[in-house]
Amino acid sequence: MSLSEDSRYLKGGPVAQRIIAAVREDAAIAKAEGFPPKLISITVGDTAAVDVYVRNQRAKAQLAGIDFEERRFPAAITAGELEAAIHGLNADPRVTGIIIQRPVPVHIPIRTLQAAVHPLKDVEGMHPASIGNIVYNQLDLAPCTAAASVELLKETGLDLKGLEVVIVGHSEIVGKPIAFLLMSEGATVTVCHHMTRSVAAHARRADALFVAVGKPRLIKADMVKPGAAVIDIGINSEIGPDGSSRIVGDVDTESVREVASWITPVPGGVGPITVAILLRNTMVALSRQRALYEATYGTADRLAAE
Ligand SMILES: NC(=O)C1=CN([C@@H]2O[C@H](COP(=O)(O)OP(=O)(O)OC[C@H]3O[C@@H](n4cnc5c(N)ncnc54)[C@H](OP(=O)(O)O)[C@@H]3O)[C@@H](O)[C@H]2O)C=CC1
Ligand SMILES: Nc1nc(=O)c2c([nH]1)NC[C@@H]1CN(c3ccc(C(=O)N[C@@H](CCC(=O)O)C(=O)O)cc3)C=[N+]21
Repeated sequence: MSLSEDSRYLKGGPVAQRIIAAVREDAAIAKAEGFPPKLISITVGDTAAVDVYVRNQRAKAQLAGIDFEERRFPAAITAGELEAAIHGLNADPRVTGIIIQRPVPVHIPIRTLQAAVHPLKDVEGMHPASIGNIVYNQLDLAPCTAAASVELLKETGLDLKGLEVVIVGHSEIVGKPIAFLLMSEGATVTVCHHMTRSVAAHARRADALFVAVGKPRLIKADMVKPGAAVIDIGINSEIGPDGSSRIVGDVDTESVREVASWITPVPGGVGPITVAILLRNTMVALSRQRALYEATYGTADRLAAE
């Protein structure tokens, strides 16, 4: 059997396509009703780490019928100037969503930027208020990668209630939000990080293992419980044996696939769903903005004015 047909591979493509098809329908209706969705991407300085992501965002936004505009700022910009630019986008009624691509140069505090995005336009779910929502079990707009990872786990059909889940990596953009999403779904969650005494001992107990660290082949077969689902979130660029650069995850897929019942490929796993969720979040943001607009001005008034 070829690798691509192996049912152990939890592929992101079909899930992403499903999500994008639904977004496309929503976007067409919103547009016809006078609310065209528009997503703004902000990159600052060196964009090498984010180029693939932005390229896919543009391509999939186009497919879904969402306007996509890139704003690239030079590395020398100040945090204040960036905040001013974000406030401008907040005030622009044509802008539905704003995503600040990571990383940003070290002199710019990313948290300040994330807090500058109006919560109604926060399509990445990274504003403190948005992160707070997932703590309160309001899950319809969560950080994209975290939501994408959980979406892939659900593809296994495993019952999340009482499921033993281990997450390796506790960043605020991936590991921590995954933990909150899964707690809301009834899973029992353990979160490991660089101070964890034995990541292997925890990982081996997991029915579902999420890995978001940024280290190729960190997770080997002897760290995985037989029959587990392994969700590999890592995106690492590596020079292959033939000298060309390739993308690998954090899991030693070749050996782990012999032990696990499900494993996500990299590329082709979490990545494509992350992009799809960003677009879905844009539509969630749009519907919240519309609800506010209609509560403020009234649908009838608007139609009468047209
Ligand atoms: N597919 C997708 O859509 C996305 C993929 N990614 C990828 O996911 C990976 C993680 O990204 P991100 O969360 O932003 O990265 P960060 O660097 O912010 O976080 C890495 C985490 O791994 C932990 N860690 C480091 N070394 C170890 C170790 N040896 N054992 C256990 N934990 C360790 C760190 O812990 P501590 O803080 O304690 O040091 C930290 O919590 C990267 O490869 C990134 O490219 C990221 C975003 C989206
Ligand atoms: N604010 C912010 N949020 C992020 O979520 C974020 C970020 N900044 N900075 C960079 C990382 C990385 N990241 C990727 C998401 C999808 C793919 C993706 O679509 N990958 C495909 C395609 C790979 C390819 O075309 O080669 C795949 O894995 O199959 C890649 C990388 C999001 N990140």
